[in-house]
Amino acid sequence: MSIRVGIVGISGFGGGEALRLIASHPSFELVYAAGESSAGSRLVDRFPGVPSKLAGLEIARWDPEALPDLDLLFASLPTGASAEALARVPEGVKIVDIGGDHRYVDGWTYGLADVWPERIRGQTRIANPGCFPVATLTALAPLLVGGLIEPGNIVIDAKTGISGAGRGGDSRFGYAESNENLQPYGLLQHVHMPEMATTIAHLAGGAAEGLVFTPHLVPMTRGLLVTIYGRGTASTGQCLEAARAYYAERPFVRVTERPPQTKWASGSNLAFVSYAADPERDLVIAMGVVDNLGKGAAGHAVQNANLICGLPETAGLEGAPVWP
Ligand SMILES: NC(=O)C1=CN([C@@H]2O[C@H](COP(=O)(O)OP(=O)(O)OC[C@H]3O[C@@H](n4cnc5c(N)ncnc54)[C@H](OP(=O)(O)O)[C@@H]3O)[C@@H](O)[C@H]2O)C=CC1
Ligand SMILES: CC(=O)N[C@@H](CCC(=O)OP(=O)(O)O)C(=O)O
Repeated sequence: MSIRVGIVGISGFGGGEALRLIASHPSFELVYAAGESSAGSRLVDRFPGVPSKLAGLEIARWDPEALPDLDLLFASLPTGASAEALARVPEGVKIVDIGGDHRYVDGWTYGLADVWPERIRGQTRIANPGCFPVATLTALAPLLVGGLIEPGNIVIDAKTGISGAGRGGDSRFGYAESNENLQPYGLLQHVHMPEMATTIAHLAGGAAEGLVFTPHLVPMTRGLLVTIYGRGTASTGQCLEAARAYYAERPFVRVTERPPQTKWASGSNLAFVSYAADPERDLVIAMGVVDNLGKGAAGHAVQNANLICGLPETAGLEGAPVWP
């Protein structure tokens, strides 16, 4: 039996990637698409390559009180634009919110699916983690849980593709200003810091004091790499071994000896993690790679949806990454 699915924010990068994944999902049937300025157009007008069974579906003006019969709703709205409206969605409709309005909010489960799938199964309101937090926390979790890195004074240096900013935004995300250019942004106050600090403290059992996080825009469409520096006396081998054991049963996390590259994850729901450590310098380096639109957004959202719908976690997510 198919699960009736809707996507609000379907014309955006996150919503469009959710559409791509849902179109070939074995159990999901897309019956509702919504937005604001795109309302009234058909999916084929926005996505000329959409499978023909979905081509004629018309994008509705987003109205949580005018939903068709739905089992599951993916919300991919700008952060700040979803909380009020999603509170009006009927309780019987499960929601995965890809945006940032419900992370560590009462009544919502923080959907860090590769780390705590058991907390997600059986829930009906899931807040997808931000793209930088998911790469960071997936790399750090085995070390934090195993006491191989201190939760304090962690420094995260991150690089993201331009699609991380969505389709809108100011000119620094346009071709002329982003091509052949590197830009740090969000220094000391990026919105992802609270969810990273909360989760680090939770996993380690100690506060993430002194957390530093600096993202950089790099001239590529998709992909996100975090390089994380922390204190600890474990060796590289011990870090790798801890991660292999931690993720042994998890389908989407790949532990590699080579430093991971963004292309490895492109178009997939995979996360790659690796480590380098120098016990004599009390230094541990953790690295994490995801596709910001895959594990960083829509792929992770589908994984969370599979968990709350009681489906195999990998349903619709088994395609190999795009290479090159
Ligand atoms: N891009 C990424 O890599 C990631 C994004 N996210 C988060 O996902 C969310 C979506 O991001 P992204 O897809 O990149 O953003 P985009 O700017 O690409 O898309 C935003 C979407 O929201 C819709 N929208 C905006 N305002 C309204 C409204 N009032 N009512 C209905 N629809 C509205 C737009 O519809 P229309 O065109 O019809 O106006 C559009 O479809 C954000 O919260 C973002 O932070 C999270 C992780 C990664
Ligand atoms: C390049 C760029 O701007 N990236 C976004 C990350 C997108 C994301 O994960 O957003 P939410 O937390 O709002 O869901 C940023 O730094 O805010």
